[in-house]
Amino acid sequence: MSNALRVDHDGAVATLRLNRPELHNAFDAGLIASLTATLEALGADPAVRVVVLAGEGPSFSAGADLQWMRAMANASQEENRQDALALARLMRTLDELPKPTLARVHGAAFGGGVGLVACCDIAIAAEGARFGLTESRLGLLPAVISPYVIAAIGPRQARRWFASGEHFDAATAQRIGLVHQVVAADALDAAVQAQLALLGKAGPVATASAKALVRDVLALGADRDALDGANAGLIAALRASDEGREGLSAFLEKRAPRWMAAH
Ligand SMILES: C/C=C/C(=O)SCCNC(=O)CCNC(=O)[C@H](O)C(C)(C)COP(=O)(O)OP(=O)(O)OC[C@H]1O[C@@H](n2cnc3c(N)ncnc32)[C@H](O)[C@@H]1OP(=O)(O)O
Repeated sequence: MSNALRVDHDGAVATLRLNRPELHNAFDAGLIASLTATLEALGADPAVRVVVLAGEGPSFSAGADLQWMRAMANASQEENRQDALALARLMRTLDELPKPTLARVHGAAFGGGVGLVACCDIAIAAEGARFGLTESRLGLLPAVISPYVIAAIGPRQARRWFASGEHFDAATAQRIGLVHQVVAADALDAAVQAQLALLGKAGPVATASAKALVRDVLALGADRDALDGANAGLIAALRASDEGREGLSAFLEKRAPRWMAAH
């Protein structure tokens, strides 16, 4: 793993910290590759139940490294396409990680940094956090991150923020659905811990399946037969699973559930 990424483990919680603080954690090809590989490894590690994404220094992430982007303008179209596909793979890996993810957002979250926030299941921001889908101001577009941002804030909001590239504050990020909670900067870690404690009460298989459920519902959309079939199959499997049996028994026996690992 490169120095630009740090991973800390605290019990079943893995915290990934982008670590290019002098550049507000802007990411280049190396950091994108390292983030993707680390997420894939955490996703497959049965000892990890939850992944927190955070930034070292003054910001969460200022998005793509603009020095790198400018240099790429001289590369071939195919190299640029492969580069963009690597970012797409990062976003998808985070979005589809088979365990809950939480973004801890402070300082700046711009461009691809907003994409990372949108790909996490839960996002908590500090009051002073600043956001922007600034690509249009740079003559670019938030194309690769668009599926995740549009899923988070909806098409109407996306049209405004994609077009104008305006900056917005944490209260606006909460209002449009990009973050779930905004707290004072000195309460950010406590709010993250409180959310982690809540996630710890839920069944690991159920929480891992929850995001797949949302994704399938959106993907299958109007095909209600396919959707009903997929959801019925999911519920049938969960009911008969060790976790489903334990969750129901624990409730009926008035005790706390004893969850097993998700894998
Ligand atoms: C598909 C994805 C596309 C994208 O993600 S496009 C990129 C979208 N991102 C942005 O538009 C953010 C650009 N950055 C900024 O607007 C500002 O910066 C900040 C709000 C993040 C911070 O402002 P302040 O506190 O005034 O600091 P500072 O002096 O502007 O930045 C400190 C150093 O950080 C470098 N830096 C900031 N963001 C990036 C970046 N995204 N790529 C490369 N470098 C960046 C600066 O240039 C500077 O560097 P030096 O100290 O050498 O002058």
